[in-house]
Amino acid sequence: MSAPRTMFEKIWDAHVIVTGAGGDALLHVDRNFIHEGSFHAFAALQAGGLAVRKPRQTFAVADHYAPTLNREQGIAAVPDPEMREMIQLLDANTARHGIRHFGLDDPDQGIVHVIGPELGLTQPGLLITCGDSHTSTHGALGAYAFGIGQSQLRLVMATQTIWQKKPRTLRIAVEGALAPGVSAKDVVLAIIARIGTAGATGHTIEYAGSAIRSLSMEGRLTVCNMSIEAGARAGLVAPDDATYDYLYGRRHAPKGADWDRAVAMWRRLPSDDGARFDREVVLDGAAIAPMVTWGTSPEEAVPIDAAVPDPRQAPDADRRAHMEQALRYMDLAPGTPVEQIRIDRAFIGTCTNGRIEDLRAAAQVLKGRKIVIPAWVSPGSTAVKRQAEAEGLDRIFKAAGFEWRASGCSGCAAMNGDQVPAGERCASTSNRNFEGRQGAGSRTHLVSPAMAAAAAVTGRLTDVRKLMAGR
Ligand SMILES: CC(C)[C@H](C(=O)O)[C@@H](O)C(=O)O
Ligand code: SF4
Repeated sequence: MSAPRTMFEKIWDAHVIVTGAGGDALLHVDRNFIHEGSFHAFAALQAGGLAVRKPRQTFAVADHYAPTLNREQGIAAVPDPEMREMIQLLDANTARHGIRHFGLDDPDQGIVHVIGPELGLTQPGLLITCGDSHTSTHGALGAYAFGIGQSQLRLVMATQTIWQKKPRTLRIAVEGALAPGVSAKDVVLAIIARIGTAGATGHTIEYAGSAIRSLSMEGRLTVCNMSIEAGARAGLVAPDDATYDYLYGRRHAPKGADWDRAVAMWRRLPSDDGARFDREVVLDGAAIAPMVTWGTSPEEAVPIDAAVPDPRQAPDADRRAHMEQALRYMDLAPGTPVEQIRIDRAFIGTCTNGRIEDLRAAAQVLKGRKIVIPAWVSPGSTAVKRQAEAEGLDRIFKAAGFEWRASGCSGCAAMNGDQVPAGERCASTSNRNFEGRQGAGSRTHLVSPAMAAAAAVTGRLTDVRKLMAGR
């Protein structure tokens, strides 16, 4: 009998074409996703006179520059000529190379990491690349998915392969039942607060434990999405019945006898009993509270009922310096109860928290309430937007005072112009909070969708459990 293997090792082994002298492996790429950022790679392909080797294994979508207002006007809705050019370049490059492209007015358009799973393109056991750091999201279905740079993207498009150094393995087990009001976003913020933004550097994470198992696919996607914020190469959850139920019947999922064969194969993917991980971390899921970031790094997160920490208690000089700078930028004083922090704006969406369950969770908080600050929703995909409208969620958001916009990355990186004005604090369901992330001078507090809704209702960071008590 062969030695027990982790899920990651099984997928890795199945994709190795050859191992080089230095130990790096040449891997076969099953699927490659691209967005507007791919223009460098296309230009380099062009310059080298190269074709896309397997155009049908690459899928493109316009998301980062997608306008979220006046979308019915198509490209004319893009306010800025440079942004317009980014979208048009993707249209032209994908047309030239025969790549399936979900353009601005495609009914399947959305954020790349939302539509991959949604269309059934993301499947267990696949090796998936995308020129985007949050490609780790797709690992929620048991795929080995990681972000690549533009020069690697050029090579993937030219050869459908990629050279990689084998990462180490880290198992993060979250055990126990999550408390009411605590979501996948809180779990992953708690993980990053615990291990740090460099805590998983050089590793592929496998998320396990009863709290992870009991998450929906949407929740698992949220957790895997932020693996990169802990420094990991990728993050995976073993496929199980929840995965198969989610995938069944999706457009690109296998059908008929192929489906049965695929599921039989997928059932062999989970890590074997006795498989060894290079490191293991265990968290108590029951102890996790709704989390918020107070600083400018995703690890600068605390439970909503805590206070802003004091840099004098930092474990070392580097951390202390970072905390001091973060407090200056965020205009916060140590010791301030987090629930006293006033918020100017709220944003719900992104590849972290723009899926249907996220919108349902926020709408549940907003039902029958009015918000006191400007706020907007940009659904993670056009399909999520349609589904939300079919369920009447858009009416709840609008009645509460939210703007209901079209799908794209929107205020996450604010590349489409959906910025948070300088000096304002935004309760945001995105995944990054560094200085200027949502626009120059913007201040980001990362939270779950329910917590973003709660902040919009009260105008300050608020423990959503209090708003939901008795509901
Ligand atoms: C623009 C893109 C390459 C970038 C990424 O790689 O992550 C973006 O999606 C982000 O979240 O900052
Ligand atoms: S939603 Fe944000 S994190 Fe996700 S791909 Fe877009 S910019 Fe990157």
